[in-house]
Amino acid sequence: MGYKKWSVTEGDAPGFGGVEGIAPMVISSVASALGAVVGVKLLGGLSEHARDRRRSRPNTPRQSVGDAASPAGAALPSKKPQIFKPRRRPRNAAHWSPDDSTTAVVTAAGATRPKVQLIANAATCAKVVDVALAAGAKPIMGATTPAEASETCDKVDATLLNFGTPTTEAIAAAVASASIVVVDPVGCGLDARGVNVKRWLDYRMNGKPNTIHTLVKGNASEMAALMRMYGLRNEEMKLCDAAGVTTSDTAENEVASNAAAAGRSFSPPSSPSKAVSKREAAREKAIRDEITILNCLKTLSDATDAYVVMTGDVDYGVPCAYHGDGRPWAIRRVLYTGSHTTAFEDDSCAWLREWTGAGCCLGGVIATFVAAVGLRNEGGEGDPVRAACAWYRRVASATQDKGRGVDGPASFQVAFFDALHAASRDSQRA
Ligand SMILES: Nc1ncnc2c1ncn2[C@@H]1O[C@H](COP(=O)(O)OP(=O)(O)O)[C@@H](O)[C@H]1O
Ligand SMILES: Cc1ncsc1CCOP(=O)(O)O
Repeated sequence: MGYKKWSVTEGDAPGFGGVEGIAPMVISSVASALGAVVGVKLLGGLSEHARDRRRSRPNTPRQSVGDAASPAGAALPSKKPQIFKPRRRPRNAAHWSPDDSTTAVVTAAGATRPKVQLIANAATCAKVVDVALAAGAKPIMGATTPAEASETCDKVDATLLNFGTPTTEAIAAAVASASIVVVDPVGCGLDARGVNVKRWLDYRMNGKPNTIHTLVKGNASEMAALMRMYGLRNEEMKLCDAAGVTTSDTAENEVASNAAAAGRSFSPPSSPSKAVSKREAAREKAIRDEITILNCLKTLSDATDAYVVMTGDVDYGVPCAYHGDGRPWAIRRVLYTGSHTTAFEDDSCAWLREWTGAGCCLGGVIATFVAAVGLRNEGGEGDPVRAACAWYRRVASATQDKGRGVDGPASFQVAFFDALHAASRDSQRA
């Protein structure tokens, strides 16, 4: 890869300009000017899970899979990935403006109605197809056999490959030569499945022409598991520590989290100066953790030659140099303070953690947006992957805030699907 790791300085913090908020750029600069405090509980629940797993098996040797350069899986095709004609723009691609790349990508997806093959898992496939549809895709779920999956690859703009249920193994092999694949390595923490995922990624990477593009999207545990599979133990440990640390457990931060979860604002602290310095410390640490995480993901991106996205309380993206503008990003919480007021801007949505499939559905949106404008984005106008993550959480947050009869995970999903559909249609009309 032609680009280097980042140095750990705030000015260079790769995600720092990447705040996506309710009014992202404005909030970002206001927050910086007023002394922003980055959200303090990074990837809490997910990484807790990962840490619990590690604690429960402290002496278990970490197994690294052997060289899978020659795929042992009989199901993988013996041929090298075939060379696809590069497509600068998918058919009927709408022009997208550099001014608001998220809106522009959403608009492009609705206008082009890209065809997306969704190889989903049994637990969440119905939700994924509906969310992809709402995001603008013409989804195709027809891949019931490897032959069908392979044939469908040639007819679609992108394929989503979710490893969530073992029935996908033979089908996964059948799409190993597809031009754009968004991989969701659900369950790769299981050694058996992790070996399959790695073998698939290795096959895809080895000798691939530069018209083939892979994106790997997962939560913190899945990314850590993949690092283990690749023998990146150092990165795995660093990622777990950085993603799992609760930078502060102060009551105030608890209030902030709870208020965000309930969609309320919270009261200013009684002693602003003390609180500000605490926040400064939390902010510094959060930035250091963020850079650690991005560097770990960069190592994984180099190992897989894939665009790597880690989702959770904060979403992180590390493109290859030839994807989008090649810039890593993070979409995270922002707290900011000014004189004696404290405000809390947050695109997080606690309801996203309360039902199965929030991550799988995001995979459907990423695949749709990438299918619409291309992962390579040769024009360099914006990044469809980042746009997908930003849009998804922005709509989720708005659904929660507006309290459209949301009483629990089931009613949230109904309101959220409606809101995604409406947001996509709105951007068509704008
Ligand atoms: N703790 C959290 N707080 C707010 N939003 C979250 C949290 N965890 C995940 N999300 C959001 O939910 C979406 C799905 O991510 P994630 O939950 O990590 O996937 P998965 O379901 O695969 O574990 C992401 O867009 C992320 O923004
Ligand atoms: C629980 C489960 N088991 C196999 S696939 C699956 C769904 C995972 O969904 P998500 O990662 O989006 O929560």
